[in-house]
Amino acid sequence: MSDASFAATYHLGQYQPAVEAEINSLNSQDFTNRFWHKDATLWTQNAEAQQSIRSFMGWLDSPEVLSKAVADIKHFVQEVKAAGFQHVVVMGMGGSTMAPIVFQRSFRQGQGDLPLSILDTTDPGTVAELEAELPLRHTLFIVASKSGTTAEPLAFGDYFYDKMKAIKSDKAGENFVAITDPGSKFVTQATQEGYRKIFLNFAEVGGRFSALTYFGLVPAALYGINIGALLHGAVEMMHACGSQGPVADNPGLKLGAAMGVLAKQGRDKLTLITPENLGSLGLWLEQLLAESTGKEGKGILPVAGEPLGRPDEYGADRVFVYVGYDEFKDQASLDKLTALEQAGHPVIIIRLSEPMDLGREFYRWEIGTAVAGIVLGINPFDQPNVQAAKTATDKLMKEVTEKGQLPSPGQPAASQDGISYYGDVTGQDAAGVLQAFFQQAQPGNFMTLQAYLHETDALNKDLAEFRQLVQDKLRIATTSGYGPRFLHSTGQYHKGGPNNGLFVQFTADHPQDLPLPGRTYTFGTFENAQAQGDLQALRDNGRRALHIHLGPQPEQALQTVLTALKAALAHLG
Ligand SMILES: O=P(O)(O)OC[C@H]1O[C@H](O)[C@H](O)[C@@H](O)[C@@H]1O
Repeated sequence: MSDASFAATYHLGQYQPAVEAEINSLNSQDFTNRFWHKDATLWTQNAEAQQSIRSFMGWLDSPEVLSKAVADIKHFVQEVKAAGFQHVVVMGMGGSTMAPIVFQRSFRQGQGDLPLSILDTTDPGTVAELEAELPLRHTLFIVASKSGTTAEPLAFGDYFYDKMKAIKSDKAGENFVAITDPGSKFVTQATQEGYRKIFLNFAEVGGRFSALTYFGLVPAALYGINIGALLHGAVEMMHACGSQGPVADNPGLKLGAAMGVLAKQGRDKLTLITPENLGSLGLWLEQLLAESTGKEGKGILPVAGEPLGRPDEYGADRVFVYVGYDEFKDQASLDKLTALEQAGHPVIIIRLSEPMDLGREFYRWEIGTAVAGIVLGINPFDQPNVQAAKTATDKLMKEVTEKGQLPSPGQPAASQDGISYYGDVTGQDAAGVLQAFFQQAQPGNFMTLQAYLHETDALNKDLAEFRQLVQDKLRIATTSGYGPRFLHSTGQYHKGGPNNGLFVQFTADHPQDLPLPGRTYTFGTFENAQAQGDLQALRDNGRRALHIHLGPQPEQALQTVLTALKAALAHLG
């Protein structure tokens, strides 16, 4: 199947008839018309769920609605530059920061435009590093939270507002902007604190579908991206998907039907391959797909950042999706994909001409995800299991307030070289515990690394090696994410998707902790509580989880863990 006008080709082999049958079946049920009329019976027959689905479909029109706001956003950018700002920091979690991350990493910053940083972690080392790099007085802080109740962005906002007060006293608010839903509690706080501007988004858009609303567009415009052109591509994709009436070929329907049918047939690990300059798209797609589909024991697991291998390195649980640029041939990857296709793995290829096409692609994937939800029979717009980790964390934070510290994680299964291993498995030493943990892997399983650490190149390299070692030996899919970012993204799938995962959580000491204004705890304690809360939620959901506390020097300690892992895997048959 090819999709010439929208640069996608589908090589589905034996799965093609089933995907075509699904598309025909949906079309015979008047899919396009019903979809654009927000007919929630496409997803569920439950009246309450239908109501909720309808109230989250505002994103369908967002490219057209926001096209009308482009002039205002551009005017705001001019005002900010004229006021002498030199740097922009977007602070938020999940859907409120994923699109800005992709924009910042995929577009080159234009001359005269403002550098953009994103803060989406409570890790005190990362916060301190960012703070040290900023020209504080000339930095514009955007607190982005749809609900206005998410703990992290509120903490980031309070932390930097406090710093700004020390510099500009009652003029601190000049350096702050809010993006939030109308009526959120945060509107009151931002107003009281004299924020320079409050962008009220429209409420019928879930976080992960908000890339083409103020959440993505305001940071993009400040960074110098032509948001009019970005939205134009998205509007073209809207039309191609039938927003103005029947279409012969609907690119979003095709993608969604393929993802849904393949997942139902066991190909539920969507392995995303990108050239390096598009790698961050994986972060955005992870949230969109995992949080939308990973529930009720079902779901599509996005696998980003795995190097592409030979056909015999994979089980029959993969679909490979290549997203790359026309001009950059990337022949090595394409050759490998041809080999994978010849070996019977489904392969989808999507090509962009330039980063501006991301507007079009965000929209295609949003429609595709909503359609995959229909095929899988789930509500793609809720995230029922994210709350579990938040509730557990809140309970732990209450304990911190009352007792001054977090509860002890209990007795480690092994302690070696200053590193502690906590889990339900036993072993004589670190390698023994790791061996017992990975012995549990079955075909079709996946492993996820959850790193509550200060991201560095060295850690990224070692986490990648950890994944490679496990994939090579066990032939299972591997993913990796930094906490607490992933809690607002893949965290839903981890607890709500199929119980196929092996979770390895990393934490470390916080030699450089930072106090939080108005709270009895520090950033470091908050991060620890989030790790402990999620571990609790994983275990409550019967997930297999191993917690490794790396101590004061995580980079060195992870090297030691890798040595133990090699020994452990060598003992596995
Ligand atoms: O934008 P906010 O309301 O602060 O929400 C940020 C994130 O929080 C939650 O964890 C949701 O699971 C995400 O979908 C959302 O993007």
